[in-house]
Amino acid sequence: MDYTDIRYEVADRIATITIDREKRLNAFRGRTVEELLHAFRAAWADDDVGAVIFTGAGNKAFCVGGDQKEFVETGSYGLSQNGRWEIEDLHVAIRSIPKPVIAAVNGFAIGGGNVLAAVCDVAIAAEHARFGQVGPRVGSFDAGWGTHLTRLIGERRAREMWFFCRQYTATEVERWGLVNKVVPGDSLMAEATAWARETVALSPTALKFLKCAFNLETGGLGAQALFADAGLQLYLESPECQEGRVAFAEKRAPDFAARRKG
Ligand SMILES: CC(C)(COP(=O)(O)OP(=O)(O)OC[C@H]1O[C@@H](n2cnc3c(N)ncnc32)[C@H](O)[C@@H]1OP(=O)(O)O)[C@@H](O)C(=O)NCCC(=O)NCCSC(=O)CCC(=O)c1ccccc1C(=O)O
Repeated sequence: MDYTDIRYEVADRIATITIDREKRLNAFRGRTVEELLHAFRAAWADDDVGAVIFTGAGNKAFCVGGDQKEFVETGSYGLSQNGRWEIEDLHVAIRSIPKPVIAAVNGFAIGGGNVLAAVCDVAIAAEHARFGQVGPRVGSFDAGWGTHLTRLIGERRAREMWFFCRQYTATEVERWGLVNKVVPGDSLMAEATAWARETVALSPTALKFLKCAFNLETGGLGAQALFADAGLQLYLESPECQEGRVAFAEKRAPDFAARRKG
């Protein structure tokens, strides 16, 4: 897929996904969401990628949510090539990719942009970043992953964010637990890269199972299926599993006797 709205780069086992719509403060439209989904899936499929940094172009905004101008001009956020508006699929993909996703919040994280940062595994913010929900002011709401804020910052603050549509500084939301660390803007990407380097040196299978396990609480049967699949992939590589397949091909009864343990 040719990307027009995002950039996708891989270096040193780290994929960096950048929303590249600086003139609209990295607001997303249908095409942006489709490309982001494609890029996260590419990072998922690439065994050489151990972590993802998610950021926005320029130094003013991470992402300010849905492209309101596109909506006013065309009556929708603009459909993707496949005809679907896939923002929920994108949230699920960021949650599900079995590798740490680090949000590098380089400015405004507003509306759907705040939600995108919130669904990442960890978030590092530039000192000048600003956070907030604006849906009830501009005619939108995310009653899905938008309410995940409750788990990160508690119910009082999550409701405050949604019900009052204020903006909050990076330092404030760091205190609340919405971001892990605040750094000067000019060292944001260096800091995010250092975090990514640290995690790509760790056991990928341990990280995969941990992310799957964290997701069990929030992801329902879909998360359980991913957890089960991670286990299945290990089982598929085991001599026990191979005995089942080989026995089938050789038209004999499988002999699991040597594998009985635990
Ligand atoms: C972020 C601001 C507070 C920044 O203010 P300021 O520094 O003064 O800059 P501006 O001059 O306002 O902006 C510069 C430039 O960018 C354009 N722009 C800003 N925001 C957007 C936007 N969202 N879409 C399109 N363009 C934008 C702005 O017009 C300027 O352009 P010029 O050509 O220079 O005039 C401030 O910009 C601000 O408040 N922005 C609006 C934020 C907003 O309303 N975001 C949308 C929230 S709703 C949302 O995100 C939908 C989520 C969603 O889609 C969804 C999610 C989950 C389930 C379902 C859905 C769903 O289907 O809706």
